[in-house]
Order: sequence, then C-alpha cells, then structure tokens
Amino acid sequence: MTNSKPWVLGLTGGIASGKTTVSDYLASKGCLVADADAESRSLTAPGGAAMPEIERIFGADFIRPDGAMNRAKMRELVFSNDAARRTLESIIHPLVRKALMEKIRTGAENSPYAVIAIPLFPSILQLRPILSRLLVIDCPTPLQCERLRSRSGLSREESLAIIRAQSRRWERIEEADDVIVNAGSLPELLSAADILHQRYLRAAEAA
Ligand SMILES: CC(C)(COP(=O)(O)OP(=O)(O)OC[C@H]1O[C@@H](n2cnc3c(N)ncnc32)[C@H](O)[C@@H]1O)[C@@H](O)C(=O)NCCC(=O)NCCS
Ligand SMILES: Nc1ncnc2c1ncn2[C@@H]1O[C@H](COP(=O)(O)OP(=O)(O)OP(=O)(O)O)[C@@H](O)[C@H]1O
Repeated sequence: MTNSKPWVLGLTGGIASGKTTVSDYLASKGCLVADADAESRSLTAPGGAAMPEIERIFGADFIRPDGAMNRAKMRELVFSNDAARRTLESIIHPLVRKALMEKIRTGAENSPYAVIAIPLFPSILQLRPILSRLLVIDCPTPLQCERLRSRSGLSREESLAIIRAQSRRWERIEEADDVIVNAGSLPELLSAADILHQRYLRAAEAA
C-alpha cells in the first residue's frame, strides 16, 4: 500500500461469529489487523490506561490482585445491567478508537490493505467514513451459543444475554458490503474469506 490513504476493510459480527478466525487468516496473508477486542483487553490488563477510571467508578471489587479488570465479574454485571455496560463502554471505547486509528495510521504502509475488526456494530458504523468496505460475519444464534459453550463454557442463558446486548443480525447485514454466513465448517469459512481477500487485494491495488 503506497498511497497515503490506506484501503481499510471493516470487519464485524456478533459474539463467536468467527471474526477472529477470519482476521487471523487475513493477518497470515500479510494484512495489518487492528482489533478492538485486543485493544480493549490491553487497556484493562495490569497497568492498562483504562484501569484507574474503572477502579474509581466500579470500585476495588472489580480489580484483581494483579491490577487487571476482573473480567468474569464485570461480564456478569454489564450483561445484566445496561447502565453499567454503557458506563464501562464510555470509559473504554474512546481509548480503543484512538488506539485503532493510531495503529492504522502508523502500521498500514507495508500491508496490502488494513483491517479494523470491531465486534460492536454501532462502533464500526462510526468509522464507516474511513472504511473502503464492510464485511459482516453472520452466524445463526444457536451456533453462536454452541461455540460459546465449547470455547468459553458459557451457558445458553449467559450467551443469550450477551447476544441481546448486541445489534440484530439483520441490522448488520443491511449495512454490509459483503457477508460470510459462518454456518459450515472451518475450511468453508476460510475458503469464503480467501475469495473475498483476493477481491480486496485487487480493489486495494486499483485504489
Ligand atoms: C464485558 C467484558 C468484561 C467481558 O470480557 P471477556 O473477556 O469475557 O470478553 P472479551 O473482552 O474477549 O469480548 C468478547 C466478546 O464479547 C462481546 N462484547 C464485549 N463487550 C461488549 C459490549 N459492551 N456489548 C456487547 N457485546 C460485547 C463482543 O462480541 C466481544 O467480541 C469485556 O468484553 C469488556 O470490557 N467489554 C466492554 C468494552 C467493549 O465494549 N469491548 C468490545 C469492543 S471495544
Ligand atoms: N465454521 C466453524 N466451525 C467450527 N468452529 C468454528 C467455526 N467458526 C468459528 N469456530 C470456533 O468458534 C469460536 C469463535 O470463533 P472466533 O473466535 O473466530 O469468533 P469471534 O467472532 O472472534 O468471537 P468473539 O466475539 O468472542 O471474539 C472459536 O473457538 C472458533 O474456533
């Protein structure tokens, strides 16, 4: 990518839809990936920039002995309390956005195109003006629950509480330029990702 304005793919989808599998694949093909979940985790790790404000607002009960946010406790709170979730988001989201923009600004030069992966649909919509294309990974709700059970041990009720806090599938699909329905096998997901990757390479090259 040689021009000053990078070609940027926005990548979104509900929880456990397959975003990380796709973004890891694109990273393995040389794309720069700026990942909101990863930035959010580093901001809430020991010494993370969001921790003083999280401790001030939520209290010491939400801080682990090593100084990291207690994720299990926070997850339980914010997916049963909308006001608490909005408060946590108001601390973390501006910092995440800044970190993502900085990563794209400084790291995109040697990448065929850049990828911004953001799970939350309203957040990715805010960045729509800088996205060259928006890819949605769509996954039927029962499969999301099944994958969350086997990956993270979450119960169906816990998974549904998170899914309900997220945008509806049709809202994402309506706004998408491209959609991968991840309801088959992992090789099928990667093959769909590769078909789009080839198209994105051509579009970025031509831009
Ligand atoms: C709620 C928290 C403590 C749960 O931590 P946990 O380690 O279990 O999950 P992780 O951070 O890996 O996120 C996994 C997925 O949860 C979903 N999720 C996370 N935060 C939110 C949210 N505010 N609203 C809806 N879904 C969310 C997303 O699909 C995300 O991909 C954590 O996700 C968090 O701090 N969320 C607030 C910050 C945020 O909005 N992050 C999302 C991207 S910036
Ligand atoms: N087609 C598939 N077949 C089988 N397992 C899959 C498939 N797609 C994804 N998975 C598995 O489902 C889980 C969720 O996938 P992944 O981590 O890529 O989703 P995600 O959208 O990034 O999740 P999160 O929102 O929690 O960050 C992982 O354990 C992954 O290996």
